[in-house]
Amino acid sequence: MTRAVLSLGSNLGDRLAHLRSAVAALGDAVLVVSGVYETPPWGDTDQPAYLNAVLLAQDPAATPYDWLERARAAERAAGRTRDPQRRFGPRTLDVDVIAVWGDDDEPVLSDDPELTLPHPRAHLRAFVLRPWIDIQPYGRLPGHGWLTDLLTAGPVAADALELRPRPDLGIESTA
Ligand SMILES: Nc1ncnc2c1ncn2[C@@H]1O[C@H](COP(=O)(O)OP(=O)(O)OP(=O)(O)O)[C@@H](O)[C@H]1O
Ligand SMILES: Nc1nc2c(c(=O)[nH]1)N=C(CO)CN2
Repeated sequence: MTRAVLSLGSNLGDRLAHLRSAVAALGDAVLVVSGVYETPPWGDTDQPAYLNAVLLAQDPAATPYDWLERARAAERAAGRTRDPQRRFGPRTLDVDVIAVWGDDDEPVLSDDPELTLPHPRAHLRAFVLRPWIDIQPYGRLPGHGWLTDLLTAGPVAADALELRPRPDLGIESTA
């Protein structure tokens, strides 16, 4: 399996350092990283604002489960802390596998609870769609359509207005 879109989010501790550590942990597989956005908490609103970004990664040898394992390893490397009792609660680093494409460029579809593809809530999250559009303006979320259509429809469009680009926060560098 070759390409994956991963989302990064942090709202505890040094948020930018956590996003950077995820990019560093993914190493050479990373093709391009979006800008960083400051985003109001989604799903559980009683928590600090997040920094979010999205990246595109490629590795000819990686299976979909390898991407999940790399996402978890990146979370561990950032010393992931979270309250297991709070479903959408605060965390040092969350790395989600948003979508994966195979050698044939076809999207991988999965309803395994361990790895559901595409990510089952990606289409509802302006904090995923907006950074993703930065790096793939003509991108599509498999099963849902154009990113731009998803971002400009319904409640997601309202959320998108609340995102704040943070061009002052560069993520590519691990320095
Ligand atoms: N596409 C996916 N990306 C990441 N984890 C997934 C995916 N599909 C299923 N999972 C499973 O979801 C479980 C919970 O993941 P996690 O703790 O990141 O959820 P969450 O951050 O609370 O919620 P959300 O996934 O909505 O961001 C993980 O154990 C993982 O196996
Ligand atoms: N803005 C924003 N809100 C969230 C985020 C996130 O990354 N950004 N992640 C969550 C984890 O499920 C829950 N809520």
